[in-house]
This record gives sequence, structure tokens and C-alpha cells, in this order.
Amino acid sequence: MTNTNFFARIRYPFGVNTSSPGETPEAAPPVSVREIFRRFWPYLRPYRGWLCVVMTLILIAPVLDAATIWFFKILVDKVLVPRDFSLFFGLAAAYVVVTLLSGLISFGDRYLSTWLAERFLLELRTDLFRHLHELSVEFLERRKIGDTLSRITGDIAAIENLVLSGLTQTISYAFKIVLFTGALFVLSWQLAIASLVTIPAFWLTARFFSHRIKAASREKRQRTGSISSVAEESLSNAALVKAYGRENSETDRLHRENLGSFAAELVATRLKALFSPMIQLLELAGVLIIVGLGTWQLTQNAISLGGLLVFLGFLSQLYSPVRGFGQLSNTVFAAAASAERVIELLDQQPTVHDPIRPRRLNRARGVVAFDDVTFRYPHAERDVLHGISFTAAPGQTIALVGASGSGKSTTGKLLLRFYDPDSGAITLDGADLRSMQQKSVRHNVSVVLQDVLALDMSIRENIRWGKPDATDDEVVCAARAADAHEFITGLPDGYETRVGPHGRLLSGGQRQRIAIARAMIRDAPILLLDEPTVGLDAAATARVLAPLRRLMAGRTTIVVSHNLITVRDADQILLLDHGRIAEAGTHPELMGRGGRYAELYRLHERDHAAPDAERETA
Ligand SMILES: Nc1ncnc2c1ncn2[C@@H]1O[C@H](COP(=O)(O)OP(=O)(O)OP(=O)(O)O)[C@@H](O)[C@H]1O
Repeated sequence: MTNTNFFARIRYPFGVNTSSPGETPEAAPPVSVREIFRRFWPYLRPYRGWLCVVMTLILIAPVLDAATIWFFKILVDKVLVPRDFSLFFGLAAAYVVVTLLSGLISFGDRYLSTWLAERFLLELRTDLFRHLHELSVEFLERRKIGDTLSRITGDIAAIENLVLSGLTQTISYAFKIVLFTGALFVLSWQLAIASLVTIPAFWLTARFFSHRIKAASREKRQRTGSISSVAEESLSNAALVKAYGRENSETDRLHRENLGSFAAELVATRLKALFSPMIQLLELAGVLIIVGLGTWQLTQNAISLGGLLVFLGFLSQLYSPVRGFGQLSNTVFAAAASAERVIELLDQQPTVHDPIRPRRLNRARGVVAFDDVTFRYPHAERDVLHGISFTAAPGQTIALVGASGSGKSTTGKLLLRFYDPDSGAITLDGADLRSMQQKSVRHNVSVVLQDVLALDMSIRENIRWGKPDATDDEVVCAARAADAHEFITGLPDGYETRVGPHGRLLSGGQRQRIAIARAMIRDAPILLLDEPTVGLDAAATARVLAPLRRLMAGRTTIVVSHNLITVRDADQILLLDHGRIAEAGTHPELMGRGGRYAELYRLHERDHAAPDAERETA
């Protein structure tokens, strides 16, 4: 039980065990910081000019800080100690001017830095999203969607920390170290050398912690992806979870993943929390050494009181960037863990490519042919289609029937060129799909799938999705042809009604008619129907069949169906069996042959007598 683990961890919050419960998504391959810069610098290149401005502001700021501290020396040595007012007003004016300038510079720096960071995030995220859509459907379907989402959101933000904030901070820290070390040497070279004694200790401490923090950060990022995966999967299947009473086990699953993140976060926090006081201790040691030596120098008149105070001021300014460098390496490593995960996605290549000079097709006539097509899914062990051949003339309907898993939907996916066949060819109007631009192939095909896809937008927008430049009249026309106009106008907001996520605010039949309207408006010469009536009851099936017929009229249609009765008018029926065409012909031919099809049809006729009767009247 997960709680045992949980309490074990709560009881031993300072334990060193980093192994965590739950299953982490696979770790991305490690990438060097140099590689990360090589990969992500191009997103900043267009803003080089602005980046230079930010750098300049970042360099001016410490100079102003140094000036303010120097004014303090003058204040102590020339005003306070001699009790002389003559320089006071000039100094006060200088303080005000420098403070105003600092404020302006800090404003400009913060605003510009944020603008650059946000532009970087915007462009990288959009690019990654575009890239994901270019990848094969299969790649996305195989991945945990929640993990992919966390890469698009959190991981990309962490890269910005490295590539932009990390870069500007490194330059700022390096400049401050040079500037303040120089100032220390100007004030007293002996004290300066003494104060640098603690620097190697700083460096070693930072190194010790940074590797460990990197490992903990990587684990945490993976765990975050894993939490999103479980939450997304579980909540998107809420109906299934409820129906099977699995709420508790699903909550346990999320809890387990969260424990993993909990443990990883504790390890990272423990390391960071130890790092800070250690550094503070080193800082204190440095200051005490200087106060001791400085007091001795005061007695020798080797330094003025103002000089010593300002020396301590510069020293505190020096420790801050050195300390920053130590923490920066932690930020760098934490961000590297995220960059690895994003680069892994960016490096994925689509399995289906356009050729170098693709053929573009405006409107196909609609001759679809499969010629001896054999296909195996990537990573699968067996072929799912063997030697499939058929030809559909323009306007003809080809029905694919057969047992579940026989390869019907796969045939449709090949027609949409989601995959390429391993041997044989699929042609459209005589041209091999592989020689054509993928977009123009898909532009010629309308699809209505069993799992009706609806986006969480208005009905009007859902229909228009098929043809983005369609007018309102065209939308209404398509809805009428799909027998959807009546129910749409009956809804309180009519065409503006939002359909909810996955169209769940509509019934299955209504969703299907919206999908038909969307295919109507697209008006492609080829139509792919994958189980368009599955899950609908007899009455809903009957209501959908009439608009479907209108949609099919004049288009080459490939229809996949388990329901043999709905496809008996097809010009050719192909009965698939384990990826092979077992029987082919028209309904009367196949019935006359008395084979498997005839047997299956009779079984269906008995089971579907009622819907069939309704279909006749539809
Ligand atoms: N992405 C995939 N990766 C690997 N194998 C797959 C993939 N999709 C489907 N398959 C396998 O390919 C075979 C054919 O699947 P397909 O979906 O084409 O069958 P189908 O005839 O449409 O089945 P159904 O009628 O149940 O929808 C099945 O054995 C299935 O397990």
C-alpha cells in the first residue's frame, strides 16, 4: 500500500534514499550545456540587438553600485570624520542622481529581459508544438500525453532560465567580480589578497552540490511529467473510472506518482538548503578575516576608516556574484534536465516525408487504388496487411468489412498517408501517394470517424473546421444536408452553442451529424468513413444514414463497417481476414457465393432486423 511508503518518508524527512515509488517516464538522453546553447540560441538570434542593450544595462548597474559605495568613503573620510559640511550637499546631489539612474537602468533591464524571455518562450513553444503536429500520429499516440504537455510547458520555461537568464547573469556576475576585485586591490592590495582566500572554498562547495542538485532536478522534472500523465489519462477517462468504481485506485495511482515527486523535491530542497548556510558561513569567515586585518591596518594608518568600511562594502558586493555563480550552476543543471527532455522531442523525425519535389494535386478525380500493399506498424512484430489490392473508380463505394483487428482502419490510415506501405503502392488518380505532397493528399479526403472528433468550440466553428473560409450560408447549407440544422436551431444558442470538450454536450448521433456536416462543407472528392454508425442506437443510425448517403453521392468512398447491412449497396465489398482480402465482390455476388460473407450477413440480418427496417424508411 502506498501509504506505508508515504509515512516512511514523512517519518524520515532527512533520509538519503532517493529511490522513489511509481513509474517514471523514460529519461531523455543527457545533453551537454554547449549542445543546449547550440540548439536554442537560434531562437534569440533575431533579438541580438536587444540582448546587447540588456547586456549594456547589466554592465552599467554595478558601476553605479560601486560609485554609491565610493561616495560612502568620501562621506566618512571627508564629511563625518573631519565634521566638515562643505562636501555634504554635493555628495547628497550625487547620491540622488546615481540612485535615479540606477532606478531607470533597473527598470529598463527588468522590462527588456522579461520581454526577451517571453519572446523566447513564445517562439520555442510554438515551434515545438508545430513540430509535434508534423510527427507521425503513431508517435504521439504512443506517448503519455501528460508527459508531453509538461515538456511543452514547464520544461520550456526551464530552458529559458538557462539560455537567456543564465547567460545574462553569467556576464553580469563575471563583470561584477572583475570590477569589485579591482576596487578591492585599489583600496588595499594586502586586504584584497586576504579576502580572496575564501574564494576557492566557495568554488569547491558549489561544485560539490551542483552535480547532486542536477540529478535531483532531473528526477523531479520526470516525476512532474508523470503526474500530468496520470492525471490526464485518469480525468479524461472519468466515465470509465466511475463505471468500474476505480476512483480509489486511480487516486492511489496519482498519489504514488506524487510521492515520487515529493521525494525528488525533498532531495533537491535538502541539497539547496544545505548549500545556502554553507556559503553564508564562508562569507562570514571572509568578512571576519578582513575586519581583523583591517583593524590592524587602521592602527598602522595603512587605511582610513572610510576606506575599511568601503572595502567591506565592496567585499559584500563581490561575494554576491561569487555566490550567484555557485547557484547559477545549480540553475544551469536544473535547466539542463528540462532541455534534455525538450531536445528529445525536437529530435524526433516524422516517419512520413514529402519528397524533395512533391506533386501537388488540386482536386483529384478520385481514383483510389491499392496495389499489393503490405504493411507493418513501426515497432510491431507482424504485418497487419498482406497483399491488399483494390481499385475504386470516381464516385464508387468500397466497403471494408471483417472481424475486429483484421486491418480495416489501418487501410484507411494508409490512404490518409499516416504511414507508408512496406511494399506495394497506394495511388490517387494514378500517382503514388509517396510522390505527392501530404497536404494535398489529405486535402482531397474527408473523414468521418467512429470516435467523432469535436473541438470545444461553437457548432458553427466545428462545422467550419472542414473549410475555414466557408461563409455562414455554407455552414447552414452543410448542416441542412447533414440533417443537423433542425436540432441545432432548437438549441438555446443555435449555431453558437459550445459543444464542450470532445463534443460531450451533444448526443452521439448529433455529434455524428456535425461530423457529416463538416465533411460536407469540405467537399473533398474522396470520403473515408470509419464505422460512422458505431455506438448509435437503431433510431440514431437511421437518422445518420440518410445524410451519409447524401454525403457519399458523387464521391469515391471507402467505408469501414462492422454493420454489413449498412454497406450492402457498396460497389465492392472487401471482406478482410487477418490483413488479407478473403472475399471481394458486390453484395449479390458474395451472397451468391455462399462463403463467409454470406454467413456473416445472415447473422447480421437476424441481429439487426429492427434497424434495417428503420433504415428503409429513413
Ligand atoms: N498503432 C498501432 N501500432 C501497432 N499495432 C497496431 C496499431 N494500430 C493497430 N494495430 C494492430 O493492427 C491490427 C489491425 O488493426 P485495425 O485497427 O486496422 O483493425 P480493424 O479491422 O479496424 O479493427 P476494428 O474493427 O476493431 O476497429 C490489430 O491487430 C491492431 O492490434
